[in-house]
Amino acid sequence: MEANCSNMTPLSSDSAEKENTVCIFGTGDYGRSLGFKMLQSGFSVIYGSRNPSSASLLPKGAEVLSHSEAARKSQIIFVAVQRDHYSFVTKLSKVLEGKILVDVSNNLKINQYSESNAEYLAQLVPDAKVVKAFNTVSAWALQSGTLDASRQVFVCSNDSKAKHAVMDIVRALGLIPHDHGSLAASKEVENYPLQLFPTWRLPLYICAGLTVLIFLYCLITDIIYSAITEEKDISFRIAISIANKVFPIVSLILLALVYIPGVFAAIIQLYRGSKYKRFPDWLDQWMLCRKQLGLIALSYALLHAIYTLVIPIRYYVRYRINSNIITQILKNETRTFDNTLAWRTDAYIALGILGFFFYVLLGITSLPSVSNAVNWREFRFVQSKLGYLTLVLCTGHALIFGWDKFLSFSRYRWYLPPAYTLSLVVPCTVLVLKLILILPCLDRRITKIRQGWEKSSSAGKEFENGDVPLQTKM
Ligand SMILES: NC(=O)C1=CN([C@@H]2O[C@H](COP(=O)(O)OP(=O)(O)OC[C@H]3O[C@@H](n4cnc5c(N)ncnc54)[C@H](OP(=O)(O)O)[C@@H]3O)[C@@H](O)[C@H]2O)C=CC1
Ligand SMILES: [Cu+2]
Repeated sequence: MEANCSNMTPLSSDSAEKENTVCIFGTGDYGRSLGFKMLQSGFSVIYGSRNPSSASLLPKGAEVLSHSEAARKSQIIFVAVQRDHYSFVTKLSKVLEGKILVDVSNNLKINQYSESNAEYLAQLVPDAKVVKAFNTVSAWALQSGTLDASRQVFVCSNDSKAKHAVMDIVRALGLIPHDHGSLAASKEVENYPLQLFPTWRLPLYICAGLTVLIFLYCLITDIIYSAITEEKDISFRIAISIANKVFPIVSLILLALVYIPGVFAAIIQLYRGSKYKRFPDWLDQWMLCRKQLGLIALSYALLHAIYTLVIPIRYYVRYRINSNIITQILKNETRTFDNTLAWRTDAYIALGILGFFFYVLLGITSLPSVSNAVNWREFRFVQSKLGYLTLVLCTGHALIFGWDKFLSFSRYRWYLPPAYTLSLVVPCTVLVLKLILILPCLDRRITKIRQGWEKSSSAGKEFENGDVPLQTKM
């Protein structure tokens, strides 16, 4: 069928109706949902079933016939049957000759079979034109119409006309087709819905690892230390005090981890004197998960803000304030106002608020709807310049919070430095390296390299842009 289905409306004439007819093999969950959506979009639907007389719960207006009768009535046939049952199509090979067979199937595991389901179907009926599509859209989404998260339909086939006919149907259903090339790509398309947050895996592992490590560190230096050396049980601090140490520390480290790969990339390019060479794989991987790292860092910063807001209503804090006042009354003394301390606490809170504000701004600008509304330069400005500003503000917040505590040896428990110092190592390293890299002499060189300039290592000759056609990765 070469009819353009993109502006499908229910047609009245017989021939047009035939062109507008699709066949669906299988009256299961998916077949029914797909048929329902097709009928809604103005197609005529004919089901092919093993038992046409006993098929039930089918959408109103659909016809049910045997497989071969149904296949005869349409040029496009959707196979909404599990792969294990595909063998029934071999008996229909005559009637399926030259027809478009759409494979919508999914598997239970990644790489479950040696060949993809669509390639298997193509082997069973070599004279049909097999197209892989729709496997990323669930039956529930088709039926309920809540297609926001899964509007994208990956389509691939060895027959270009067949592929475009299916892509037209995809559009007619209000979905977005993505051409994924030939049927060789069908394995990838079939694996896609089975992947669980693929780009989030590494950032989540890093975040979980850091959270556990910092939590254990705080547990040892606060609670276990007090229990053993002072015989004091302060385990209640786990719920809020320790949590409110872990979240900001991990958040700041993760934020710094977003900016390290850019610094490493600049150092590597400076060293090689070229941008036309691939970065090591680990650096590529790291660069690809910067957005996810940043969003996790933001969520931890948000938790830190919420935990900080509840401090005044904590029983422990109110008890401490009251007992301090009573002690002063009993001793008949008044503590003098410490101007430096007032400045320090206000400055640290102010930096925290500003840092959090820019953190949120960064998060918002990384949303596709917002980043699509700005051009590439604006996006780079926000993510890089404002990103570094956020890092500076948050590092300043932690530095002023800690002040000179790291100098006082009494705060080292079992020779372990106070927890806040852990949050500063990576951000300070990134900021120092960045400061070095923006020195005019280095900055000029990096800018030149990124514009295509190259230092030839062999003869010490310098090539201009375009002289050496190598792979570009950034
Ligand atoms: N459910 C979902 O959300 C999604 C499903 N898919 C894919 O759609 C396909 C169908 O899934 P679903 O509808 O959930 O599965 P079901 O098991 O609900 O239905 C499959 C249908 O296949 C037919 N069938 C069963 N056994 C045979 C057989 N031996 N020979 C011929 N036909 C048979 C039956 O229809 P009849 O009795 O009329 O012959 C049955 O209703 C699968 O490949 C699945 O991976 C893809 C994306 C999402
Ligand atoms: Cu803070």
